[in-house]
Amino acid sequence: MSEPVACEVIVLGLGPGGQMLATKLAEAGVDTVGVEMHLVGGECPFYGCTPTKLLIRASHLIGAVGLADRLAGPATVTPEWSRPASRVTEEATKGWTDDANAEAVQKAGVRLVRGHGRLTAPGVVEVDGVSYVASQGVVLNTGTEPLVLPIDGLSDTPYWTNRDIVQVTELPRSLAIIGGGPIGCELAQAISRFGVEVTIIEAADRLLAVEEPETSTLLTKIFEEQGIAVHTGVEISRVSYDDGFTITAGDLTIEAERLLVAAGRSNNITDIGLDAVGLDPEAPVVETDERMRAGDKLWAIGDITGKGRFTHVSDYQAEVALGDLLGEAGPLADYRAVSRVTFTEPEVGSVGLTEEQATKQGLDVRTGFADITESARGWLDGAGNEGHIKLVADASTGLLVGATVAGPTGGDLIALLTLAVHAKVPPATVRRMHFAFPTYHGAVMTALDDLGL
Ligand SMILES: Cc1cc2nc3c(=O)[nH]c(=O)nc-3n(C[C@H](O)[C@H](O)[C@H](O)COP(=O)(O)OP(=O)(O)OC[C@H]3O[C@@H](n4cnc5c(N)ncnc54)[C@H](O)[C@@H]3O)c2cc1C
Ligand SMILES: NC(=O)c1ccc[n+]([C@@H]2O[C@H](COP(=O)([O-])OP(=O)(O)OC[C@H]3O[C@@H](n4cnc5c(N)ncnc54)[C@H](O)[C@@H]3O)[C@@H](O)[C@H]2O)c1
Repeated sequence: MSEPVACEVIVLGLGPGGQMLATKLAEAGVDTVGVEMHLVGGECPFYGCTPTKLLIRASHLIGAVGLADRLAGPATVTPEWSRPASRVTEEATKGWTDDANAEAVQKAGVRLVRGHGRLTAPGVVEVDGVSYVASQGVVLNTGTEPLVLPIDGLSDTPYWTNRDIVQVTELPRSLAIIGGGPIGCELAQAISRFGVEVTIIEAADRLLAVEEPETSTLLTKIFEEQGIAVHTGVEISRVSYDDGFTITAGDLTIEAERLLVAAGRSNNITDIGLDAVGLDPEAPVVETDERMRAGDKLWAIGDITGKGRFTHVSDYQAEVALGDLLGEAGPLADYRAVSRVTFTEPEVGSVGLTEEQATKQGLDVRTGFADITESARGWLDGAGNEGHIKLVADASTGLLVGATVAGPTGGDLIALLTLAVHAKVPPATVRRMHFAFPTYHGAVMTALDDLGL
């Protein structure tokens, strides 16, 4: 065993939040060790947000040509997967190498250690037989892996996860997708627009099951109109592979050249030595307080905290932990107004609680609804205008607790309502602001009128 290495803070796992935190700590003069076993930057830039959004950008342009054809004049596009695929390889991931990120953290002063790290005591992480001892403590940011489903036969097949599909240079003729969550829905639409026959198989009774039911209904209708087959409420009994995939669920048999499993994530917390610091490695998440503290000399940020598996949550929590590690009074973590966007067309932006979640929390729920299609801008735009706004308020406080905007620019439009939830702006105050005409955000007025608070 080599001599222990002393430092002030260890960041274990350099996902988006860990990379940002380690960098800012080092820039603030804290002696920081960052431990990463794969790529500095984590899932988002290499296998998640960035590559998928590049593919989606190209697919949206294919969708726009269809709209132009209907509204402006004959327009055609010949989709070529090689174009977005090469942007992913060359521009976004540099062939799945992290030299730029590694150089940036080291330039900031972080001591980068490559390898699998494991807690061995409070403030101590072991990597390849070397102990790193942090006087202040360890921040966990170990993220997730694609969930491995225990479906009969599946593990014997060459199925894809998100990490494979973003590296594909040639598309199959047909693709089955297990999971109709954000990954399944975003990739289903993107890939279908490149001419692939896509089938989604979802266990829940609707797509995007954590969103409002009206949104799931709209998305399903539009997907089916676009030629994507959607099967919901399906319990898969077996998957087999023989020069193609066969997925069996009761009387339903689906055949496809390739299979993507996008059925959720599992947290990387079972093999990081949580038991050495008195925590349960089998717990579903690492529990944290409002300063991201998770135990003695221990902090945790990102997906493993269970507060929303999004890059912006990981980054937000990094700033909270940074404040605490630098001895500042705040900020303190507040999750009332976590926003999220699924980058399908219609784009689904939402914030805070859905009607069902608010009801389950025992709130005095009041909702407001507006059909974007019937708004001035929706009518003007015509084709491609489908969508809605749904507001959820707590009538006892008169404040918004959640909102959904599904439709054109839904992911940006939700910012207006995120601010209202975050800053507790009364709906009547929002209603009295100036709404430019004719914008999609003008439809927020109609939803507020319907809410009536
Ligand atoms: C296909 C896809 C699309 C997505 N799209 C979006 C999107 O559009 N917007 C959005 O906000 N979010 C999106 N996400 C979610 C987003 O990628 C994650 O929330 C984000 O990466 C934050 O994760 P994290 O900080 O917890 O760590 P991760 O990004 O998971 O990184 C954790 C890091 O820790 C390392 N590590 C793990 N264990 C150890 C160990 N023991 N020792 C050393 N290193 C270790 C890993 O190698 C990894 O680099 C998407 C995810 C996927 C899969
Ligand atoms: N735009 C974004 O912000 C974005 C995009 C993609 C992913 N993400 C993040 O990545 C995470 C993972 O995404 P995801 O879509 O894999 O996970 P998810 O957990 O959100 O959705 C997975 C879906 O798979 C279904 N499923 C699970 N087991 C199944 C089975 N045996 N058969 C059929 N369906 C099954 C679930 O019912 C669920 O609807 C999400 O939590 C999300 O926060 C975010």
